[in-house]
This record gives sequence, C-alpha cells and structure tokens, in this order.
Amino acid sequence: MPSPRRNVEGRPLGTSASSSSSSPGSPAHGGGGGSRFEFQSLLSSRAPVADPTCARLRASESPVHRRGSFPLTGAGPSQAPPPPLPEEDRMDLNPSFLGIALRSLLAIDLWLSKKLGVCAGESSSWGSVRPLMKLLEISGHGIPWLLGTLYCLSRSDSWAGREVLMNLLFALLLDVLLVALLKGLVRRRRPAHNQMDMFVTLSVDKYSFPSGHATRAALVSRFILNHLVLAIPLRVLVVLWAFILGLSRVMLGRHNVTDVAFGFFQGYMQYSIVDYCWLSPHNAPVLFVLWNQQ
Ligand SMILES: CC(C)=CCC/C(C)=C/COP(=O)(O)O
Repeated sequence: MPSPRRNVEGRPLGTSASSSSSSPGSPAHGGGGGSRFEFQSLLSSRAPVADPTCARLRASESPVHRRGSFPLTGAGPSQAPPPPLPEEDRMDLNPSFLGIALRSLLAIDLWLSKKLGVCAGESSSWGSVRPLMKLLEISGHGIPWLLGTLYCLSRSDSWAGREVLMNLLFALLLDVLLVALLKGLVRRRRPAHNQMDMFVTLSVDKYSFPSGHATRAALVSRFILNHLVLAIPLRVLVVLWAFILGLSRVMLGRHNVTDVAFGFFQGYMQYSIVDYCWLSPHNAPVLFVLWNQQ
C-alpha cells in the first residue's frame, strides 16, 4: 500500500487540492519526507514543472504565496494547473532584500555623516578647525584649478608640457560637466547641518551627490601621479591631500559619506576616460595649432 504523502509540516495530504495521481513515494514529489518539499521548491526555479500537484505544493510552500501576492486560488483538480512561476518568486523577493539593504546603508550613511560633521559650524565640537577645512576646500575648488591650468598653459613653452596641460584642462572641464549632470539628475539635498557658505558655486551645487571636490581630488591626483615625475614623499602627499580633502567635505557638513565615496570612484573613472581620449597633436591638431597661434 502506498504510504500517505505529507506536506511540509509532515501532515498527510488530503484528497482534494493536495492530492494527485502521480506515483507515491517518489522523492521528487516529497515521498522522501517533509524536508524534501522545501528542497524541491528551491530546485523548481530551474526545472519546468510538468505535474500540477508539484506546482501546487511548491506554491503553497512559497513565502510569496504566504504573503498573498501569488495568484494561485482555485487550483482544484478540475481546473488548469497554475503556471510554474518559481522564477518570479525569486524576483519578487530580491527587490525587498535590496530595498532593506539600501535603506540600511542610507541610515548608516546619514548617522555616520552627522557624527563626522564636527566642523559643520563655529560652535561644533571641532569648530576651531573650520577655517583650515575651508582653506582645504579652496585647494580642491574648480576655479583655482581651471585658472591655474590656463595660466600654466599660457606660460608653457614645450610641446610635451602643453599636451599634458591641454589634457588636464579637458579633464577639469569634463569633471565639472559630469558632476553637474549627475547632481541635477540625482538631486540629493546637502546634509541639514551644512551652512551654505561655499566659495563660488553653480546652481546645481545646492545638491550633494556626488561631491565635486572628491571627484576632482581623485581625478587630479591620478592625473598628477601618472604624468608628473615626483619623488615618493610628494606622491604620498598628493594621495593624502585627496583623501583629507574628501574627509573634510564630510567634516564641514557639506556632504554625506556616500557622496564623497562615490565622488572618489567617479573621479578615478573620469581619469580613465581622459586617458582613453588623450588629446595629442596627432589626434587633435586643430586644438594645438590654435593654442600656438595665441
Ligand atoms: C564654478 C566651478 C567651475 C566649479 C564649482 C566647484 C564647486 C563649488 C563644486 C562643489 O563641490 P562639492 O560638490 O564637493 O561641494
């Protein structure tokens, strides 16, 4: 006599919705024990379901079904079997997991940024360091970098020097453009504890993601390390400057940690774009000839 088939909790299955005509005791149908059904429901995401009973069993075990978002009502023996949709089970579960992960990351980001914003105001715990942080802010601002590069370009008397400076100018302009574009798209507000007392800003600079200072710091330092011959201590100093500039953005309360972290990543990648599109008298002769005529 065939042994009664059992559901996940180990109870015998009834003859109505839970019964089937398939071979009893078959491992694939749970004959091997209650835990086999759970195993089967995981496997079913890969294998198509031929037996409607299996589909019902899997669906009834699915957490999605328990939440009531899986349309499996009326799957009696007289009706057509429900379509096997285990793939959807996973797709439905993943966004909520991703959502929880993102929300947690955001909460940690806001909490950490507030904790690190120790120079956000004169009365903050590290308020006395604020002037120094603001000096650091100017060292990574777009205007001094653009004007400085243009000045050096005008004074440069070698083709090699001009080529490097022309590419630095291109890198800085690309950076301002991409940061403005992303800030305008994302529109993340600056932290509430920020005082908007920055030196020359664009309209998109009311937004904080990504940090323009962080992108510039990563871009310029990678550029310098690749194109200037510097002694090791100076190379270390360049990296330190970039890192402290990024940190100072959070300490001043200008940014959240994720704005700066993404800014570093973006700046690093922007250098790769500049390197890939490297301008030279061979691929952009017009630029160099025009500059020479100045
Ligand atoms: C006016 C020019 C050429 C650049 C604007 C530079 C600037 C104010 C960037 C904002 O940086 P954060 O996003 O780090 O605050």
